[in-house]
Amino acid sequence: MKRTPLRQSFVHAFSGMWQAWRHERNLRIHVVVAVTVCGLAGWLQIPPRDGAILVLTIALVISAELFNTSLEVIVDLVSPERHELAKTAKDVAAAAVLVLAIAAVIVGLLILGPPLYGRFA
Ligand SMILES: Nc1ncnc2c1ncn2[C@@H]1O[C@H](COP(=O)(O)OP(=O)(O)OP(=O)(O)O)[C@@H](O)[C@H]1O
Repeated sequence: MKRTPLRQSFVHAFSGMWQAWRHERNLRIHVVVAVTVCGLAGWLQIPPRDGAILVLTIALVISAELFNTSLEVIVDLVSPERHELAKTAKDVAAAAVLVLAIAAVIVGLLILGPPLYGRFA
């Protein structure tokens, strides 16, 4: 099997991110929310461990969105016409992102909620 040089692998990965960013509105929304959450976390000076949980949660949601995008592209490639299985594949992948997004909102509220309340109460 031919080996791709490490630097080239990074180029491919960043190219994938750029393509997903250009074509996926949901990914752009996730990134904007993630940047806002990170700014809020910095302003609230949350403990490093809470920050690590936030970073991990954000990474999970964005990774899921990237996998979802990849799956959509594969489905469109193998099934350009409408098909019940294509619908199931895309809907289930979208459900996976939704589960993580809901979990991320809960994590965000649990971590940022109390210090945010403390600032304004
Ligand atoms: N080939 C297909 N056959 C049947 N249904 C399809 C097909 N392609 C898409 N769909 C249906 O349309 C929905 C939206 O598909 P689309 O490819 O437009 O994804 P999208 O709008 O980019 O989704 P997301 O918001 O998750 O990124 C799918 O979840 C599925 O229900």
